[in-house]
Amino acid sequence: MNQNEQKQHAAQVALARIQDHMTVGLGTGSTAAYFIKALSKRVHEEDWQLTTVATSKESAELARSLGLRVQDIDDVAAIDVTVDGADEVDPNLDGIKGGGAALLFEKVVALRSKKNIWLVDESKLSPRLGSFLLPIEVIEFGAQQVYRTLVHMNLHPRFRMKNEEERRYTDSGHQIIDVDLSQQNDLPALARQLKAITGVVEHGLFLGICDEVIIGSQPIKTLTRPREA
Ligand SMILES: O=C(CO)[C@H](O)[C@H](O)COP(=O)(O)O
Repeated sequence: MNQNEQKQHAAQVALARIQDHMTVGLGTGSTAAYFIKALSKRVHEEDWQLTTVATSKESAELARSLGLRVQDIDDVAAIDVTVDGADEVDPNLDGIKGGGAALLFEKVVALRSKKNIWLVDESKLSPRLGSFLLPIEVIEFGAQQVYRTLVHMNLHPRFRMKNEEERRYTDSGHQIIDVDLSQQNDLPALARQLKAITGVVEHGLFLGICDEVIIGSQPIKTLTRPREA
């Protein structure tokens, strides 16, 4: 199975975790899009009363175009489960997200969800996080100053570009600086350091957030986080 087939396969398997009347968080990216399409089909076939919350304008538009009910996160009492993709996942179910520049909304939704499921193809699995550049979302004002701080932290930053001249902006009007984790040994400490930089809004390290990873290989594989006692 190629990567897209694995993403589609994982999306199909994730449907078994969804029930009528749930509030479902919708991730962003190509894998999340496969899930949104599969979910809308199931909702129409079964005549489910489902509510969704989207993690980007792109996913909200796709979901609405397919007839799903999309609510503002502030208008739902709870999110039962969020299904998203990921850029890199390690054996502890920690991961890097934000390749699609939606990390801020993705983290807001994930942290308000009772359960988080990531759908990946095998290429996203890694024994140690760091092959994918870590996205850091920064406000525009003083972005160059934050960039300098990241240089001093030995993170080899680079602004994400939309094209040769223009920087990439997120749905919230922020910029993205991608950094290199290959020299970093203590990711929880780095996550704390990054959050403490004024001007940084969020980073794409999702540590201790994901409950289940569905790998769309044939046969399907899943990784689950052991429940804390
Ligand atoms: O974090 C994300 C968007 O911000 C995506 O989940 C991640 O980039 C994976 O994307 P894809 O499913 O297209 O491989």
